[in-house]
Amino acid sequence: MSIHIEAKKGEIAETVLLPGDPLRAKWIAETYLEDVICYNKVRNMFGYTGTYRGKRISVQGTGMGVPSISIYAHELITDYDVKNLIRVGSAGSYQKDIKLRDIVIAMAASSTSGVNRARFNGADFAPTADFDLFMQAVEAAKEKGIPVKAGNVLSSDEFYSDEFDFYQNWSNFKVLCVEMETSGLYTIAAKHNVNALSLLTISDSLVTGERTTAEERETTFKGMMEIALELG
Ligand SMILES: O=P(O)(O)O[C@H]1O[C@H](CO)[C@@H](O)[C@H]1O
Ligand SMILES: O=c1cc[nH]c(=O)[nH]1
Repeated sequence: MSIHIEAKKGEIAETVLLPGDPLRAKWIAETYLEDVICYNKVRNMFGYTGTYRGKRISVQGTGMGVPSISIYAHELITDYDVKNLIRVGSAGSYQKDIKLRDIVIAMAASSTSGVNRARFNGADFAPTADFDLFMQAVEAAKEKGIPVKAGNVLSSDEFYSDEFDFYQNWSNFKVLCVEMETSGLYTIAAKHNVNALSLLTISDSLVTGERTTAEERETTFKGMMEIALELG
């Protein structure tokens, strides 16, 4: 048992899917996993372990933002020996050719978070995806005929920005979309020498203003889940 996860040692698999939304974790477990146990209800941040096509896999909600995912990633790695951490998140598009429900694989994560500046005495650290998980995801997507895009994403500390066209500068530098956790996840995984990858489904567009509902974000991003379940 760790501070934020009440699982017993051995109850969490080596590979864990990480949605921000704990109800998306519940939906993934109920939809895809067999022989499921719920190992965590602390703070209602649900965690489950089951099997997918015979392979043992867990799914753990992380909450929103770099501090929250950093806590769960740290405890999963140091208290439960997790080796593969795969975020399955939603994101807002920064590019006109990245549409609602497109899937983006985060090769790297820029960030407005101050955490790494503090950690590296003002220098920039470049949080990057694990190469093997990245290649596995590309292969799995190809086999399933699911189109994916890949590139730099922004992990923002703000969901609601004060500036209307805040996204434009990131967009000009080929950042594909915005979410709130990947830079933290990639940094914590690197620190502990384990593997991390973020798969993101576009839930809204900063370019067109279109958006999906909360329920759609919870239960309909299936292509991303089907790729993620093959990894590790
Ligand atoms: O859908 P999740 O995984 O929570 O990800 C995105 O959605 C939340 C904001 O609505 C942030 O956590 C952001 O990163
Ligand atoms: O962090 C996020 C997630 C989805 N959409 C956004 O605009 N921001």
